[in-house]
Amino acid sequence: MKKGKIYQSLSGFYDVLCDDKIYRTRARGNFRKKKITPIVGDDVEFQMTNENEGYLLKILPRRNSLVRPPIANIDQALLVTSAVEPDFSYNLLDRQLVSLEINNIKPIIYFTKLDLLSDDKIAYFEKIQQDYEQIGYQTILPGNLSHDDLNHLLVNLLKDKETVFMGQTGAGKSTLLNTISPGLKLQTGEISKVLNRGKHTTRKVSLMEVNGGLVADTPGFSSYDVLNIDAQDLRNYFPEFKRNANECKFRGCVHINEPSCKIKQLLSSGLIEQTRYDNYLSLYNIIKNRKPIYNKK
Ligand SMILES: Nc1nc2c(ncn2[C@@H]2O[C@H](COP(=O)(O)OP(=O)(O)OP(=O)(O)O)[C@@H](O)[C@H]2O)c(=O)[nH]1
Ligand SMILES: [Zn+2]
Repeated sequence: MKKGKIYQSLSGFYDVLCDDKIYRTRARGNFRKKKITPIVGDDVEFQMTNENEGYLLKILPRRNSLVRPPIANIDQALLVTSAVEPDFSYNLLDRQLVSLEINNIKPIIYFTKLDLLSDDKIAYFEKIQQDYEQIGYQTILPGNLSHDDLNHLLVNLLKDKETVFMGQTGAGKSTLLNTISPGLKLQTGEISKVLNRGKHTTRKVSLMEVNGGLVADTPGFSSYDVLNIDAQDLRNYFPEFKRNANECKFRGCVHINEPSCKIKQLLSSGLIEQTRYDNYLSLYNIIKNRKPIYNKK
């Protein structure tokens, strides 16, 4: 029996890295019976039947996992967020942040394509950056850093971590990875060649070694992760709401219609951003109004 980590999954095969070697495995029927689907990032136990083929015995407990993109045991997510082409969306960013907060994965917001903007528009993004820093999120606006500082930052950021690169199609995930690690030669707009196993469709997620850590480039998403929480718990995934909620009059305050709500006071004095509050309300209503099937895990 060997232990390793799933690097990629492709047509029913799972490529597992163990002692610097890749082993091709399959999942046995007992996984299907138990409705367990192995995903990239899973730590597994496996056995080889011959040199070329083996099977998975067990998936070790996951620290966390995401559905879109399907990946497990992640330390942090780099949210590649473009200013234009595709246009910046507060709603999309907040939705991604909530999804990561629910899964207990640290987000880092990385802005791209500011080089395509005029100076007044750049100021607008500097304000966005400040707002999210204020909430407590790490943000990176590459144009404000020297080449060396940016490199240094990215090396330290990825080292010894498992990082997932997320963002809309065309936001610049592969371009950024190529900048960090030119040896990868990722085709922009197309998911990578990893471990020389040939071409994959952009539907695939796979892990690569970059700067002493593991990175997953992921396809741009076309639909959202279902937020698997109750509406009244959403407030806990907006950090600036959570840390002030003990000053609301009511303990269970969801910051909508309750009197003496600290969050609404902070909103009117401009200390909580209107866009954050609006996105909170819209997500709250989506969760509240969805079909009961999604209500509980
Ligand atoms: N001007 C400018 N162009 C960029 C920047 N980052 C990416 N691009 C361009 O944007 C396009 C899309 O970039 P990709 O790296 O393929 O985007 P992606 O996020 O990997 O897209 P998918 O793989 O489809 O999810 C390419 O033509 C890049 O050259 C940037 O910071 N500035
Ligand atoms: Zn409140």
